[in-house]
Amino acid sequence: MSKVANALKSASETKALIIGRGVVKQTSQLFKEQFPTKKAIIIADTTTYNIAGASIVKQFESNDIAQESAFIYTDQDIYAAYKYVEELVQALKHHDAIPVAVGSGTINDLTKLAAHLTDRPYMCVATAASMDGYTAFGASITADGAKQTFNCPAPQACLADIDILSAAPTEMTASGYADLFAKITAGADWILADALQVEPIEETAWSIVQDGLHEALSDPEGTKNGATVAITQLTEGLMLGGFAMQWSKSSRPASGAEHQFSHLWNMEHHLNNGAHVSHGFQVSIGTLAITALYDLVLKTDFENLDIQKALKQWPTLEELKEQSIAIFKETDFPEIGWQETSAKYITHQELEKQLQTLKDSWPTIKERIAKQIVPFEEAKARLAMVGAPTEPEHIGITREKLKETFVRAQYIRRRFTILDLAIRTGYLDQWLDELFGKEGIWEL
Ligand SMILES: NC(=O)C1=CN([C@@H]2O[C@H](COP(=O)(O)OP(=O)(O)OC[C@H]3O[C@@H](n4cnc5c(N)ncnc54)[C@H](OP(=O)(O)O)[C@@H]3O)[C@@H](O)[C@H]2O)C=CC1
Ligand SMILES: O=C(CO)COP(=O)(O)O
Repeated sequence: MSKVANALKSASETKALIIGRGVVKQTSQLFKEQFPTKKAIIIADTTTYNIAGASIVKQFESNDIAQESAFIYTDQDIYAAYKYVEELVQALKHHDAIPVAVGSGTINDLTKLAAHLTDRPYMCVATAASMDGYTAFGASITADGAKQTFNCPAPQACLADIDILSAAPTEMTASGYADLFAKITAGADWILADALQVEPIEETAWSIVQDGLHEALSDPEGTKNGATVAITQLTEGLMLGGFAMQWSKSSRPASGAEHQFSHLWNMEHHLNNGAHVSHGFQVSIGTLAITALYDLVLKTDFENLDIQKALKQWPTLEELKEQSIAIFKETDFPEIGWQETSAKYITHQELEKQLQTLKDSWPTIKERIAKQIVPFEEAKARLAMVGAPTEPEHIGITREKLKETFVRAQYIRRRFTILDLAIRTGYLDQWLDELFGKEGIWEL
């Protein structure tokens, strides 16, 4: 049985997933099987409506599936923000039709949350292999200034037509490749959290996302050229990432510190020459940044860690409050730093124990991480080959801002990552000096 079929079997929310060439023709059949006697409503934006939405409306008409008028977002600046969820919720409230999201990450997440808020399942027709959220539990939405993951079920049915995905802009496919590549650093963060007894690895979710990962990432050139096999592998890898999140009911299997870089830039309303930067492109730079940090971690001799020195620089809860409020003082999300870091705060005594575990188990931890991480130069070459950005400037991030992001990113999420390790061991400044100092990767 294929990895996707296997993951589907153990999925609690998604009952059907079809991936293949020309499968968009099966949308009405899939809808009828999954939602017999139900009315449908197509959710799209103007672009994705033209790509697939309009043809699905016609297909449903000729297959006698009753429909509400399609809900089409016409705002050119649409993004994953709560106000767009509310707009859809208002529309859905007037009937009980099943939403069929036709689009990529934004449309899927807006529909996922709106369907949940109006107590109904939904279906998704993917239009680009651009990220791994299609089959994921949870919607990543900006609300109250912060990019948050709202708990809500994955689609009951999902369909990805490889012909449509291959024809999507190459930048979108490169985004998807980068989002998938990020599972390497996300996995390393989970290894760290597991080894330091912060958050154990959940074996099933781990295996869903990690087992086929290297195969799915194996052909960046074919992926760039839209080769059917490579796009199919990428799509399957992304769907597996989603299934792992569905299994865990958390984005931990798919999202680590590299994603925190992207989320922070979204929260700071980062634009490149006035334009939004895609999730995957931001994640590409986040992944390279965190890979570079992992390369330094692997060179560090934690067996000789000076625990007492590390403890001296660890703040009290009061000091942390001051720091975490000061760091986002000038932003429209002033509370997040305190909210998230206080949730993962540990006392000096607990930290001492944690650092002792790090020290004692370092050879084993190091071996596990070394096996997981793709070294920086290779990661950069593969991301470049697929057409993803490999320098912060490619997405309008200056080196100064990248350096600052290493410091700020851990404040926005309570999830334990390599950034927390860097702070707790007291190594962050030294590592940043290496990355941004003379002859460093991003010499300032
Ligand atoms: N829930 C989860 O677990 C996850 C959620 N995400 C979220 O997904 C979002 C990013 O999604 P992503 O897919 O990268 O980008 P978007 O869904 O934002 O789409 C970017 C643009 O691509 C256009 N588009 C989509 N399909 C096609 C196509 N086939 N041809 C031409 N244009 C197309 C859309 O056009 P137009 O707007 O013009 O219609 C849109 O402007 C982020 O909010 C991110 O946080 C990411 C990963 C996981
Ligand atoms: O973007 C994601 C995985 O690609 C979802 O994770 P977050 O919970 O970090 O938003």
